[in-house]
Amino acid sequence: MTLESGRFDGRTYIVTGGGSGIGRAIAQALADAGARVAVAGRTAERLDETVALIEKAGGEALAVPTDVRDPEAVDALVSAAAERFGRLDGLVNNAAGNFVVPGIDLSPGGWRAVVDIVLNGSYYCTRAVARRLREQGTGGSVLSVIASYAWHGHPGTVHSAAAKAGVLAMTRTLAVELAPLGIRLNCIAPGPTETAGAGAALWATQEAREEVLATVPAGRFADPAEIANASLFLLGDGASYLTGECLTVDGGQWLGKQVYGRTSA
Ligand SMILES: CCCCCCCCCCC/C=C/C(=O)SCCNC(=O)CCNC(=O)[C@H](O)C(C)(C)COP(=O)(O)OP(=O)(O)OC[C@H]1O[C@@H](n2cnc3c(N)ncnc32)[C@H](O)[C@@H]1OP(=O)(O)O
Ligand SMILES: NC(=O)C1=CN([C@@H]2O[C@H](COP(=O)(O)OP(=O)(O)OC[C@H]3O[C@@H](n4cnc5c(N)ncnc54)[C@H](OP(=O)(O)O)[C@@H]3O)[C@@H](O)[C@H]2O)C=CC1
Repeated sequence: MTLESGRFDGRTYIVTGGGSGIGRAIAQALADAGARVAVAGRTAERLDETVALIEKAGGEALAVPTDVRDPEAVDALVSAAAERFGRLDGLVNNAAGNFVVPGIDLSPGGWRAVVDIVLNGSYYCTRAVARRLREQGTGGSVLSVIASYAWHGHPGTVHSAAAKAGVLAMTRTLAVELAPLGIRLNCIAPGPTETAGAGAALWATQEAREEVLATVPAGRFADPAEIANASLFLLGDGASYLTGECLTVDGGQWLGKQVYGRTSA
């Protein structure tokens, strides 16, 4: 049960990367709060698992296997969700790819893979959903999951940091363009969050995990449900005048990077 329980009754959202981690948690939280959810990702089995979890809890969901790098597949995703549920109310751009590599050693293919998923995929999804909302004349809301290194950068993540920064710029630009249509766009920047995907991509060894943990003033990783709760606030009517913003939910991680190294008074 979430703080937003019942506030999404009759609404429909698409969640990309909804087959795992944070995306699954957001999809489940939306469904718990009354929304119908279409989950998209490349792996059908993971999407089916999310749908089964939501249905078991009494909710309604649809799995639409989709590679967000393909704009035609994204258009088909939006049509499938609108056809099944009759309308759309918003989108969560959560799909991502990541791996740690020094920028100087990254191949053009590696750069393209991450930028295509994170930046191009978020744009294709946002464009397709915004067109549908304009057609419906209903307004709606789009949330993109980024990371604080979009503004402070981080060694080893040049592809992802650049792509997430692009998503933030896209959000701010379209927030202004689409405000007259009643469409709000915001970002959320989670700190280190306990998911299998991020664990494998970013802190695959115990040593790396401890290094990351040492940077978090709150002293722990986030639970995906904590990111989902904040996401529902941004997607829902409680944030009805909030657009073009980014909410950082990171246990103080990025503020904790003090120049002189002190983490306590
Ligand atoms: C040191 C960092 C610590 C940071 C601590 C802060 C923590 C908080 C902030 C965290 C923010 C963000 C977190 C996340 O995004 S977590 C999400 C992680 N989840 C995933 O990555 C799942 C999906 N991932 C994938 O599908 C793949 O990893 C991939 C992105 C590679 C895409 O898959 P695809 O099948 O399309 O790609 P290919 O395998 O064909 O590879 C494409 C090119 O990429 C090159 N590549 C792939 N892996 C690596 C690697 N490990 N190192 C270098 N290069 C790699 C590959 O060679 C291909 O390029 P070429 O064609 O040129 O060979
Ligand atoms: N966990 C963390 O510490 C943090 C995560 N984030 C962000 O949170 C979001 C979720 O990450 P997290 O849950 O940790 O990791 P996951 O690896 O679990 O999530 C990534 C999801 O994206 C999907 N995906 C990847 N490529 C594509 C594609 N081409 N088309 C469609 N879907 C795709 C994956 O499914 P499939 O492979 O089946 O396609 C997977 O479900 C990401 O945007 C990430 O950058 C931000 C800050 C911190």
